[in-house]
Amino acid sequence: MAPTDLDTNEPRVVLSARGLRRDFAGFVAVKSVDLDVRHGNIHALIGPNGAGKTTVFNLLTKFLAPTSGRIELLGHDITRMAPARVARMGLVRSFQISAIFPHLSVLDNVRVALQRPGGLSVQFWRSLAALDRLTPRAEELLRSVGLDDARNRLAGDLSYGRKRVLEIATTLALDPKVLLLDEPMAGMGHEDVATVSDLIRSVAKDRAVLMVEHNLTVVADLCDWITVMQRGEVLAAGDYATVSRDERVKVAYMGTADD
Ligand SMILES: Nc1ncnc2c1ncn2[C@@H]1O[C@H](COP(=O)(O)OP(=O)(O)OP(=O)(O)O)[C@@H](O)[C@H]1O
Repeated sequence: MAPTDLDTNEPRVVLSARGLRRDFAGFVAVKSVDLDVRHGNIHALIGPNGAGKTTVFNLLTKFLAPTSGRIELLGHDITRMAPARVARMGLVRSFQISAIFPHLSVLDNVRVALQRPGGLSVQFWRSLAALDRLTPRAEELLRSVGLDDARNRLAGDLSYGRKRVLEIATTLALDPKVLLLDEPMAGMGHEDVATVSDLIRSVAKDRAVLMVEHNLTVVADLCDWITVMQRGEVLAAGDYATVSRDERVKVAYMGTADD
């Protein structure tokens, strides 16, 4: 009998893809991708530009339909499911900073997030006053991410790193089982990277995190498992020590020793 997760001490797989493929007008952007994301793990998707990372994210979150292959979330086949339903089931993608409303306070940004049904629409017709009952939960969330001191500031006035923290807090409002982060450290200085790394570490204790990240120092420091993509395919997978020793990965990133 084939081994199953029950036979191992590994944390359970919460998100998996098998044979994932996406064609764009004859061009194969993603091909035969297999991926297992485990509860409690921080999993990185890395690879050179154009490797297919964003396309995989779009396929997993159902923003793109796969040409073929299968995706399972918490044991359910979500391959043909609508994005809002997948979000309600616990697969939540953090968009870039633009997901924040700059003219609302930090607290109101989280309160608005808390009343989103599937994480994808905002019911502006509800007055902010009607959101009062969400204040205690919003304050608790802000405390957990270290933004409680900024609760009354306009979100647009926060530093770049703290905007990112707020943006992650708004996705945590949906209590995701799997959180997908698209380049969470993009454009950040050292201090902000440390803050956001600590936050990702703490949120991953209770869920899985899958992130696309170009900063390999961050990946080495933060991630339990790394999937390396190149030209639409998985080139290597494993912990950082394993993939960084892989000759194919070295060539993909740095060219051959003779280059
Ligand atoms: N909508 C589309 N139509 C046609 N080709 C596409 C489309 N989306 C992506 N591609 C192509 O698919 C390939 C993979 O792109 P993708 O954006 O997934 O790569 P990536 O690894 O995220 O790259 P980067 O690190 O530069 O963001 C690229 O060659 C890209 O040009």
